[in-house]
Amino acid sequence: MPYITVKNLYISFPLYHENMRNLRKVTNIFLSGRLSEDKHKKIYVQSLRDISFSIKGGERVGLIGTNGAGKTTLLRTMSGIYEPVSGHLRIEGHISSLLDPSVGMNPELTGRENIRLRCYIDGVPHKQMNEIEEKVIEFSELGPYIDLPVKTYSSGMNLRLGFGLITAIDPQILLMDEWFMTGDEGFMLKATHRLENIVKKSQILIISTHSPQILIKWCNRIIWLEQGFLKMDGIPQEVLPVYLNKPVDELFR
Ligand SMILES: Nc1ncnc2c1ncn2[C@@H]1O[C@H](COP(=O)(O)OP(=O)(O)OP(=O)(O)O)[C@@H](O)[C@H]1O
Repeated sequence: MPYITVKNLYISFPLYHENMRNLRKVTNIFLSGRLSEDKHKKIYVQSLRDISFSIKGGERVGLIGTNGAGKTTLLRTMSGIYEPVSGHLRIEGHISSLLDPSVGMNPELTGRENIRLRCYIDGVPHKQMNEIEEKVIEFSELGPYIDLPVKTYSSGMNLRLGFGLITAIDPQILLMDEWFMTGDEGFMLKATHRLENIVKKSQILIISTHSPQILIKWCNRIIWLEQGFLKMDGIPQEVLPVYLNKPVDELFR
């Protein structure tokens, strides 16, 4: 059974700016203690501060919070893109992330070569590779473009290939950022249908979204981040009425 444990996690990013003195004055007012300074006077934004939680199989978690709360940082940390500055992160299970279609893709290789590369990385048995290749090509509708280097693709073509590729292999843990749900209408219809299927099959889902409809439809737990801190963690019926400032029966009819 997959699980995720996050304990006292801190993530921060160095800030580079020409006029650090002025930046210090202005940002300290607005970022309410979210900036820190090391002994060399280097300034850091504390993106996540002392975050702890555990997620077990069967949980479908909605990550919520206002802009800049730390949702994307948390997803990227769980998918291995960022290293914790301090704290622990333990993950058991195979992760697929729908965070950025180009992550893990080599722009110099063709679409087809990238499909095979991903299969090798994910340890897909050789027999299954052709099947996955066909599945991705059919979903992405790239036609002859599949044999051109990915660097020549438009952003929509990249999205189709990336999405088709990531969702071709059933994930145990699925991490999703909301922007993945933006594409042209034809793509969105296909993508939503496929997502609903893999959401049903994946054992853990974590999705960052501002959409109450998605949270209500897909999630059985909500983690609310604010200013890098974990503000509330509970079932949607408890957390969403507080977050959205709406009565529970108006949200869950
Ligand atoms: N690579 C980076 N370099 C510097 N600061 C960063 C970086 N990534 C995130 N931050 C800062 O960390 C904080 C959290 O950002 P994050 O993108 O995780 O928020 P979010 O909750 O996903 O926001 P949104 O809903 O707007 O997408 C912000 O203050 C942001 O400026």
